Amino acid sequence: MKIAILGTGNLGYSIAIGILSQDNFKFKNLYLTKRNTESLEGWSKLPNVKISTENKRAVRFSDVIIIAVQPAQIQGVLDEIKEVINPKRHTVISVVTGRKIADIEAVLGTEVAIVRSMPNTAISVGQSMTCLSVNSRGKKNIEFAKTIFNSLGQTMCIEENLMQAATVICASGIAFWMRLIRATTQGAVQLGFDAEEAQELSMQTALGAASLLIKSGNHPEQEIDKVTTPSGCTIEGLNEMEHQGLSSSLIRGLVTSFEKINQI
Ligand SMILES: NC(=O)C1=CN([C@@H]2O[C@H](COP(=O)(O)OP(=O)(O)OC[C@H]3O[C@@H](n4cnc5c(N)ncnc54)[C@H](O)[C@@H]3O)[C@@H](O)[C@H]2O)C=CC1
Ligand SMILES: O=C(O)[C@@H]1CCC=N1
Repeated sequence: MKIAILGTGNLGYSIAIGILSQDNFKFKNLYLTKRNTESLEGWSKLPNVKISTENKRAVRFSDVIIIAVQPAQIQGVLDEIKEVINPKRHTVISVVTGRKIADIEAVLGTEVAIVRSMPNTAISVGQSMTCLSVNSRGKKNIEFAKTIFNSLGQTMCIEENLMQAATVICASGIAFWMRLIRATTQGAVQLGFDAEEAQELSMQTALGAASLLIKSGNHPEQEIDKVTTPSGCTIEGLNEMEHQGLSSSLIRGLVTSFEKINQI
């Protein structure tokens, strides 16, 4: 498999690191494009990585094309590559926020296999939650996309009309969880830990909480019940957080992000 990433910015870069770090599937070449390739120069020393500003060349050279440019830039990229897209050969995977499969089909045609995907930046460490939707032609090629993204975390195939919601929960979600971990760290510093120790305590506790749910399949409240000693300190803190609107503010933030994404 030869893979091209058109637009190697924050997310494209994370995907590239993830692909290079995994050994679950073999790829022959990784072709990375960017308008200014200076920040990628170090990568050109790797034997199976090519760096370029030329999208058409990258497409000609590859089987799977991952488009990772900003929403306002995708139309230009599609117009540029459409003449070199071969429906018999290429699978096009877009990670672009808010751009529908139909928008891509309108330029490339319905006979091209198109996968709309929404990973997050944890893809660089093989821990992305990636949601996928496909057009009718793409149903045959979905396994390609699953092979790539399953090697870089977990995947879920969803109806395209849920893609915006998935973006908020999983892609923006990385920022939301970072802020929760950061706030816990600040609390730990206030309670006497130095900053480095405080962050280690926060990170490992967050990882432990998620791992408990993943391994046990339990509902969060079942795990909370195990921690909240009657008249103890946990329930006292938890109730104060809820009085201050913890769940409510999170849900409101998610809904506000969703309202914004529908305008992008
Ligand atoms: N950053 C994130 O966590 C996530 C981003 N996304 C979506 O992924 C897309 C990319 O986001 P970021 O990586 O954050 O943006 P970015 O701005 O960091 O990266 C875009 C890259 O595309 C390059 N580019 C622009 N026009 C180009 C062209 N014509 N040919 C080749 N390269 C070109 C730019 O030089 C830049 O490096 C966006 O649509 C975003 O909504 C989706 C999920 C998560
Ligand atoms: O903030 C944004 O608009 C993009 C989509 C999800 C992550 N970054």
